[in-house]
Amino acid sequence: MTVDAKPVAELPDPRDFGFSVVPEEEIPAELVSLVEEVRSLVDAVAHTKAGAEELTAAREAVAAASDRLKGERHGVGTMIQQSWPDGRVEYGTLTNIVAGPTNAAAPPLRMEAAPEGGLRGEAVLNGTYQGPPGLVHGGWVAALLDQALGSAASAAGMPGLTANLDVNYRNPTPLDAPLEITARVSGTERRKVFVSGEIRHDGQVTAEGTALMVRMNLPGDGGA
Ligand SMILES: CCCCCCCC/C=C\CCCCCCCC(=O)SCCNC(=O)CCNC(=O)[C@H](O)C(C)(C)COP(=O)(O)OP(=O)(O)OC[C@H]1O[C@@H](n2cnc3c(N)ncnc32)[C@H](O)[C@@H]1OP(=O)(O)O
Repeated sequence: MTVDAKPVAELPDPRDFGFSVVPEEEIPAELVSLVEEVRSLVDAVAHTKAGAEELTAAREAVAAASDRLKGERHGVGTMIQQSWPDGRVEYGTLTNIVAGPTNAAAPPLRMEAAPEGGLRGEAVLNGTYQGPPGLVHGGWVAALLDQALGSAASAAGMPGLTANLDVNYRNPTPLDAPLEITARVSGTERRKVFVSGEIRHDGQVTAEGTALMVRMNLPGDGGA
């Protein structure tokens, strides 16, 4: 495959495009632990057998908590800047549904540079990501892959949008079990970035995906 795309040496700074950016280290530890608590709340609500009295009390407590948080908000599109030990700086959206650190609905997935190249991450999806009994919903399997594949393109200096995603479900993906997600760039052609990746449990591939990411058209690209 031709390799003639132009990886940007340094990722574009979203601030230059009018986006707000929050450096990850500025997210209060209290918010991180609140997000974790809300994740277990969602799981508790989804599975509870509590009676009417308990449910009413819980609803009032949750409503009171929501009221406390109805102050100033980050705008939609706010980005997060993450700095990795290898010096790499990466941008993502703060509330990304798969990886957003402040999104309690995100598992979340974090991808780091893998020794063999590309990226590697781990995630455990609880019963709120359920499709078939005891298994991760296929749409979420695809979402994990989409995110991992997009991150691999971005980490290689070629952030873009998914134009095509192809997923093969090889084995059931279990809930409440450690999953390993791997992804890498397999080739480029003009603005097209070809990526591939896998989800594994206990070393066995449960799903594999390939995607075409179309690299963002940045100033200075000459439209190529
Ligand atoms: C501002 C600073 C920001 C800083 C950095 C931030 C980085 C992000 C950070 C961290 C990574 C996060 C990771 C995220 C992961 C999740 C990803 C998602 O969920 S993405 C949401 C779902 N996807 C969409 O909503 C796309 C909707 N589609 C489109 O917008 C367009 O169709 C787009 C951009 C994909 C292409 O449009 P065109 O106008 O730019 O480009 P054209 O000329 O059409 O295509 C370019 C080449 O690609 C081929 N192409 C396009 N679509 C194709 C398709 N579906 N199948 C095959 N080829 C396709 C074309 O044939 C062309 O190829 P030829 O160079 O001529 O050979």
